[in-house]
Amino acid sequence: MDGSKSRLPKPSGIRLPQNRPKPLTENKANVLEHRAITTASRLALHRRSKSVSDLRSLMDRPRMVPKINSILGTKAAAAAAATAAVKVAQKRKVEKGSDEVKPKVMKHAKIPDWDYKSRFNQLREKHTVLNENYKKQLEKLQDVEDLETKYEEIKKQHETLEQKSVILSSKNLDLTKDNKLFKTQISERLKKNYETLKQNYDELVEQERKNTERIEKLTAVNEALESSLQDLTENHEILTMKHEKLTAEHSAMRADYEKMLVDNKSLNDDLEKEKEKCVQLSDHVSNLKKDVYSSEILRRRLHNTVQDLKGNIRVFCRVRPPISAEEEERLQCLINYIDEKSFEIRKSRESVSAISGKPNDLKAEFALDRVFDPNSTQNEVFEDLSQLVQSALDGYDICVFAYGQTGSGKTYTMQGEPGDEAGLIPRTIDLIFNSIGNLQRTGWTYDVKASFLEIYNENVRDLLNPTSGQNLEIRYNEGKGTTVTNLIIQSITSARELKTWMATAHQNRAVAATDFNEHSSRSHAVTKIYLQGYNEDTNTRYVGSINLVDLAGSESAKTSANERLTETKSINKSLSTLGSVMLALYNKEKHIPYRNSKLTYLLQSSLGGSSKTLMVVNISPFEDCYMETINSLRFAAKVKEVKMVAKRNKTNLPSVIGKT
Ligand SMILES: Nc1ncnc2c1ncn2[C@@H]1O[C@H](COP(=O)(O)OP(=O)(O)OP(=O)(O)O)[C@@H](O)[C@H]1O
Repeated sequence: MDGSKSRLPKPSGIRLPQNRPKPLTENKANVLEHRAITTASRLALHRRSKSVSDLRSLMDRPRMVPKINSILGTKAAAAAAATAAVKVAQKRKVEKGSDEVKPKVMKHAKIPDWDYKSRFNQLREKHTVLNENYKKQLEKLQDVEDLETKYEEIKKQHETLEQKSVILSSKNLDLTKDNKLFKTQISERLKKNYETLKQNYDELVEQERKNTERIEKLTAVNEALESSLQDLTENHEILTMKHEKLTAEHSAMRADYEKMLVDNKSLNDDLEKEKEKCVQLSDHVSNLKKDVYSSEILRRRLHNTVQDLKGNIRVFCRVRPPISAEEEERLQCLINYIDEKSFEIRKSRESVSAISGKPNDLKAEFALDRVFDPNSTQNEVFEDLSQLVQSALDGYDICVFAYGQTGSGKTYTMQGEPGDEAGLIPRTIDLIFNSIGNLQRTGWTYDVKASFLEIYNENVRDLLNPTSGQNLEIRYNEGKGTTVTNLIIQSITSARELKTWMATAHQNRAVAATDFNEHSSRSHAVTKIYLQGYNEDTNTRYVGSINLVDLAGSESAKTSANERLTETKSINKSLSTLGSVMLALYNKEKHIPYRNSKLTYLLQSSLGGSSKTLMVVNISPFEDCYMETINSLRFAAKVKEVKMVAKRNKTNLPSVIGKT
C-alpha cells in the first residue's frame, strides 16, 4: 500500500453546512419536510407570481435555502428545506444523467380564476402528485442520507485504514529495516552455512575418498582373511582330528597315570627308605671328603716334594729337526744321545788348528735334566711341565723359559701349531682348566687371570693394549712381588677364552712389527697366568702363577749384522743379565743383579728362591750354528747348577692378584 491517501469522492453538487443539525428522527423530519413544502406551496400561492416550478428552482439553488429557512423561521424547516433542496438537486442530477421517467403531472386546461373549486382540485391533484414525488424524493433522500452515513462510515473506515496504513507503513519501514538486517544476517548466516557446508562437503568428499581407499584395503584384507579363514578351517579340521587322536591318547595316558600313581606310592615308600640311606651316605661322604681333603693335602705335599727333589730349576734341551729339503742339505752336527739327560755334540768333521796344527776339540758333552731329540713330540716335552702346572695350582710360582738362538725352535716349543703340534702354552692352559674342573669336586674354586707383554729394546709393551702409549713400569715389592703398572690383567673363565686372548696378543705383536719374524726373534714375549684357589670347606686360599717366556734369539753380537747391533746389545744385555743372575744365585751371592735388565727385573720373583723354574734350551742341529749351540748349552749347564728352595704362597687371607 502506497503512502498517498486515497480519498473517496464527495458527492458533487452538495454542499453540506458546516454546522450540521443533529439528525432528526424520521417522523419529525417528515413532518418538518412536509411543513416546509406546504409552506413553500403557500408561499407560492401567496405570491402568485411564483409557480411550483419557481419554488423548485428556488430550492434548486442552495443559497436560497437560508432564505427559505428565514421564511420558515425554524432550523428544522431550514434543514428540511436543505434536505429537500438536496433531494431536488440529486433528482435533477439523476434526471440529467439517466433516462429516468419524471413523474408526470397532469396538464389541465386553463381554469378560470374564479373557479376555485377546480383550481383547488387541480392543486390538490398537483399536491397529490407532488406528495408522491415528495415521498419518492424522500426515499431518494433517505438513500442519499444513507449514502452520507455510509460515506461517514467509509470515511471513518478510510481514516482507520489510513491510520492503519500509517502504522502499517511504519511497521513496513521497521519491517523493511528488519528485513534488510534479517537479509544481511541471513546472507551472512547463509554464507557461513555455505562455507561450513562447503567445508563439510569437502570433508565428506575427502572422507569418501578415504572410505573408498579403506574399503579397497578392507576388501583386500577381507580377501586375505577369507583365504586365511579357509586355511584355518583346514587347519581346524586337521587339529580336530589331532585333538581326537590326542584325546584317545590322553585317555590311555590317564589310565597309565592311574597305574603310575599306584606305582608312585610304592616308590615313595622306597624313596623314604632311600632317603634314610642317603642321610647315612651323606655322613659317609662328608667323612670321605675329609679323607679326600687330607689325601689331597698329602698328595700335594708329596707331589711338591718330588718336584723339589727334581730340582727347582730344571733345564731341558731340545734339538730341532731340519724342516725343509734345503735344511736337509745343510751340514749337521753329530749328536750322540747318551741317555735321557746327557749327550755329546760335535762337528761333522775334524778341523785342524792353524796355529798348533792339531785337530780342534770340537766335541762337547752336556748333562741336563732332560734331553729331547728331534723326534720328540710336543706332548713329551710338556709331560714334565704338567707336573709344574699342578704345583702352580697348589700355590707355587712357576716360570718356563724358552732359550736359544734365532730359528732354534723356541716359539715352536712355547706356542707350537694348532692340534697335536700345540706348544707348552696352549697345553698349560688346557691342563689348568681340566685340573680346576677336577679340583671343584673337592671343594676348590679357582679365579684365573692372564696378562700378555713383550720387552723390546728394553721397553715394556702391553700386548692387549699395544697402542695405548701408556708407560709400563716394572715395580718390585717384597710383599707383593713384581707388578707392572697399567698392564691389563684379563679375567678368564675358560680355556677357549684364554686362547682367544692369547691369539689377540699374538696378533697385536704381529701388527706392530714391520717384519714379524725379525721382530719376534728380537723381543721377549711373556705370557703370565694368575691362579687363585679357594676352598670354602677349609677356608684355604692358594695363590700361584705361571710365567711362560719366549725369549729373544740368544746369538752373540759377533754373529749379528751391524744394523741390528742396538737390538742385539739390548737382547744380550737382558740375556747376559739373566746369566749373571743365575751365576749370582749359583754362588749364593748377597746381591743378585735383577735390576740390570727389564727381563730379570720382571722375573725376579720367578728367578729367586720362591719359584719353580723350567728352562728349555732349544738348539739347531746345523754345523754352522755349532758355536751358538755350545754357548746356549753352556748357559743351560750353568743355570742347572743353581739351587733354589721354592716356597708356597699359601694364605688364609684374600691375596692380591696381579703381582708378577
Ligand atoms: N721340534 C720341531 N719340530 C718341527 N719343526 C720345528 C721344531 N722346532 C722348530 N721347528 C720349526 O723351525 C722353524 C723355526 O722355529 P722357531 O720359529 O720356533 O724358532 P725360534 O727360535 O722361535 O726363532 P725366533 O727367535 O726367530 O723366534 C719354524 O718353522 C718351526 O716350525
